[in-house]
Amino acid sequence: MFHHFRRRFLCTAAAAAAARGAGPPPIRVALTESSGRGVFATRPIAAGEVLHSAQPLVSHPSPSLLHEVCYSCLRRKAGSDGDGDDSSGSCYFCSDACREHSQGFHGVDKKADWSLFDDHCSSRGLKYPHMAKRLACMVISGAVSADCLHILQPARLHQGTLTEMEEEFALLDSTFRKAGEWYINVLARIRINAFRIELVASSYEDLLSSAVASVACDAAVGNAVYMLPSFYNHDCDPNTHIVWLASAYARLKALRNIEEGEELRICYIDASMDVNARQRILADGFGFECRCQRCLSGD
Ligand SMILES: C[S@@+](CC[C@H](N)C(=O)[O-])C[C@H]1O[C@@H](n2cnc3c(N)ncnc32)[C@H](O)[C@@H]1O
Repeated sequence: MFHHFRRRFLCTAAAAAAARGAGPPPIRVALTESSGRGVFATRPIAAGEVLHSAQPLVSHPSPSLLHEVCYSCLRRKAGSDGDGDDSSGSCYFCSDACREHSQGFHGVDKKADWSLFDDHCSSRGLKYPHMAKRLACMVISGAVSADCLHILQPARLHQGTLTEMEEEFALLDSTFRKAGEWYINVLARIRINAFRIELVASSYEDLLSSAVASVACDAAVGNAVYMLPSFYNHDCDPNTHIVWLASAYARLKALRNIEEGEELRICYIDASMDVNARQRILADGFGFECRCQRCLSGD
């Protein structure tokens, strides 16, 4: 009883401290017993508390939304706001800050003829190569170093996937005239760590259009890779989730009260599926056999 009261008090105090923006995020990255590195709570955390936020390392709008979603932060264009279109009409910027932030790599992007690469991706419905292409432009412009994703875990790749990636790299290579294994290494990291970004509707109109979008087309505004959020392992009954409000700026939130030392886990997939479907998607898409409590109990 006292323990319960003390935990509630600590959670409330911690939530108040977090709301004041006091102190570093209450998390640390450490080795788990069976899932590589993971994220752990360094103090009790209250349900609903925002643990930390994160800016993407690299992001890209969904190809069909290049004129609707900001090239840099993935914010959706407001109904009447058409001023941010790039002069060549190839993309949209929501603000001068986003345009300035992207100036260097957008310049590199614009100089190359991406038609073959883009056609290849659109005919196969590929999204992640666009992020590798964005990263290549960022590296060339000097915005990031070529090994900036190196610390993230790469996906286990099948021979078929490798062959597909080599095909894509040939197109990227012929565009940039640069050789190397860089593309495959980068894409392997993007595959395992990318988030599909669905913005939370912020108005009634947004709510209506997203309801339509979820039927008519992809509800995601784009994809992004982050540093710290990439260390969160998966759980089919997660205690943490990642949310986006109006842009790719992410917030990690506790879904329930969490004890100090507990591992923080998010759900990578639609958790409403049955155990066999979840196991299949996690094995095929992410290359691991989920050993979370829910899967182990067969639920
Ligand atoms: C986004 S990374 C998470 C961080 C990763 N553990 C690391 O060391 O960088 C995803 C990888 O973590 C491991 N992983 C995540 N959740 C898991 C789970 N529930 N069971 C087993 N392995 C898991 C898998 O190797 C998966 O490919």
